[in-house]
Amino acid sequence: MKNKEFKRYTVTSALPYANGPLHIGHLAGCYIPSDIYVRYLRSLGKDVVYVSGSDEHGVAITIKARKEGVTPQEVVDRYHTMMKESFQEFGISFDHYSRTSAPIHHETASGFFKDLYGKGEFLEQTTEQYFDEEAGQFLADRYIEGTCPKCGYESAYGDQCEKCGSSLSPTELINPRSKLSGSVPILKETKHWFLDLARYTDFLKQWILEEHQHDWKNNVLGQCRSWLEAGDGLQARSMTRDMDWGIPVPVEGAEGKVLYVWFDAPIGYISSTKEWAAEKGIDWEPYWKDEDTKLVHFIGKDNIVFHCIVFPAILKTHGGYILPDNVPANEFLNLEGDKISTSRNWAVWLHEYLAEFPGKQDVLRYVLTANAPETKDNDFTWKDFQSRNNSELVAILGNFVNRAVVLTHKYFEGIVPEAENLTAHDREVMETLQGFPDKIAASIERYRFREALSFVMDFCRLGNKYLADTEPWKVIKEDKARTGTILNIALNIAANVAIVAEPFLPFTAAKIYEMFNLKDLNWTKAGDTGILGYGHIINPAALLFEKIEDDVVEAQVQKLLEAKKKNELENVQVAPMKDIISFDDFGKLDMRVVTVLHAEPMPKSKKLLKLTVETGLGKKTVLSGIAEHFKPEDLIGKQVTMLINLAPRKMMGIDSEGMILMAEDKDGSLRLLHPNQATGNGSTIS
Ligand SMILES: Nc1ncnc2c1ncn2[C@@H]1O[C@H](COP(=O)(O)OP(=O)(O)OP(=O)(O)O)[C@@H](O)[C@H]1O
Ligand SMILES: [Zn+2]
Repeated sequence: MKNKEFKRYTVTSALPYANGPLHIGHLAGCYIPSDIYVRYLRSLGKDVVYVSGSDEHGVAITIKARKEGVTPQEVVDRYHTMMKESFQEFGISFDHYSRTSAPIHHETASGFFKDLYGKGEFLEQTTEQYFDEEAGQFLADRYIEGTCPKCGYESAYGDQCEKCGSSLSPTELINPRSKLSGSVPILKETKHWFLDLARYTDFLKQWILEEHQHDWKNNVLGQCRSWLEAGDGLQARSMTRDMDWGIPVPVEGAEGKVLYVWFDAPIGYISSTKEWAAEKGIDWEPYWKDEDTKLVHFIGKDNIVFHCIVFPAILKTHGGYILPDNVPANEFLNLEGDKISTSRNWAVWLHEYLAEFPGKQDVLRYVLTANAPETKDNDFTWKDFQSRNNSELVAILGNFVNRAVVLTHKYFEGIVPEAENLTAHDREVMETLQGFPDKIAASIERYRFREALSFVMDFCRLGNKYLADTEPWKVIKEDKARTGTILNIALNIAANVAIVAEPFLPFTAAKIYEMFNLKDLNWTKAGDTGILGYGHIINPAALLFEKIEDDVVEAQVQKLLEAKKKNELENVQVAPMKDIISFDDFGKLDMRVVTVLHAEPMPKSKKLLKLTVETGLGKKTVLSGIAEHFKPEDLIGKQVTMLINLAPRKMMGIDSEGMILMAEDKDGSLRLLHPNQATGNGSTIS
């Protein structure tokens, strides 16, 4: 790919969907990588705008609102506010964070639709869509559920199977059912406007598979290739939906229809830029229309088709807009071996992390970058989080900076000593130092943030090794000047580390600058071995990272296990009703209130307790399989309920003369049934 010089940068990060809070998958997928990239660009002094916003339309939001019994507006207001605040606290440095309910967005997205409509770009088609007769509504996308025709997953959505990732059309689903009423939908005719993607195949193939074959990531090219080279070609996609939540379709005869959420969402990047520019009083257009602008979209892999195929086709047809120079999509992050899921509450939530790990934004930023799913799906585990904090951030980065600062205070009262009479070793280390920033920059520019971060850590290792090799704590005993030289070099390595670490660990970099009394350092200074000159005063060492103990991560794992258990419970079905019986059948059961007189474990049995009960008609012996649930002493003296006319059954040589009645919970736990007041033994139950 041509190494073109760009005048300015427009960087976008996927619009998070406003139906739930942010989780670590979102962060690792696109928000951290984009933030690293823009922080690096700004540090180089580039003209960059970094935009995103909440995606507030679509079926998943109306479904959520319906489930909670609130309006869709309440749902999006709640999550928009929450996401915006979490991003800010986490240091995701958007220049502007908007929302797709903003008037400017409605206007912009409508404008795009009208423009394409005017050009005759849409295929107007009347097709049969599923309609829920009970709810009186067409069932767009996720309003319909059924069995995936590709993998057999039973809860696939009308537009996509979450299990195998196939994109589907509702009519492909086997056994479709409505999410609104659970009923089987009928097919009914409705008119929609389709983007005929096949028309763009040649242009897309040329642009992506030829022009960008060397600079786009393999996972992105691979997905594009599978779309573009599919046997039946690119299918026309409907850009409208039968719904009342969203941007009304701005053409006659489209009442009751809105724009498809994936038509309007990417246009949200443009609307967000417009809002930003208006606030600053500058022109937004160069950021989207000038060939000298580099446009980069950061997303997760499920958004590739919309950013590489659909949105470029829309921009191209509209005309006058630039296309993305790159779409460095990440694969997916999993959590402790399972797919992250908002609906199953299987996630580490950003707002909870921020509350539970105050001041530790950089630890999560570090772990999610070091383990980013850049080329394949990856797994987040709390164990790995702990060990990367303790053995990398604390032991390597924190330890190095701390030693340089503490020793400078100990031997030189916090005044940067002079570097003089450099040895060959010193020069070698300085040369290595000078080479680091470019190496890190080259990785960042190729969107290899993991690799870039590993070089930052190598840089810290260089500092640690330099101190270990030169041993200033020993040299001080005979040569103060030499000790000064060593510390000067170490401090300058640390200052450089702060510059190159800033895009990744902005909170830590700020602490180091503060310790060093440095302001406005940026990448153009990186590689300079004299940032901290002789006589400069530094502040006392501040804590950069602290050890994370076992109990802290164990508590997090426990929290996840509880979420899993709760899910399992929710998924367990209540036993279905048995066949209808007659009153006579019921009348045959003789159930009574009885008192437990005596209870003891049965020898050689884990499950059985031997109970003696007073039935009002005399004593009976019952063997009950409840030893794992109750201790004998919990039962003695209690009134319980019993079926007394069950045919006796011999177990382990003893006749059991009835059955104690129990309620069995979904998780298999047992509860005794007691009368709500003391009752005479032998009282009948009917
Ligand atoms: N587990 C994940 N790993 C990597 N990227 C992810 C993950 N989950 C979501 N993303 C990305 O985050 C961005 C915003 O996601 P979006 O709000 O659309 O969430 P989503 O896919 O609906 O997630 P969820 O269903 O978990 O709420 C998208 O680009 C998406 O690809
Ligand atoms: Zn499937």
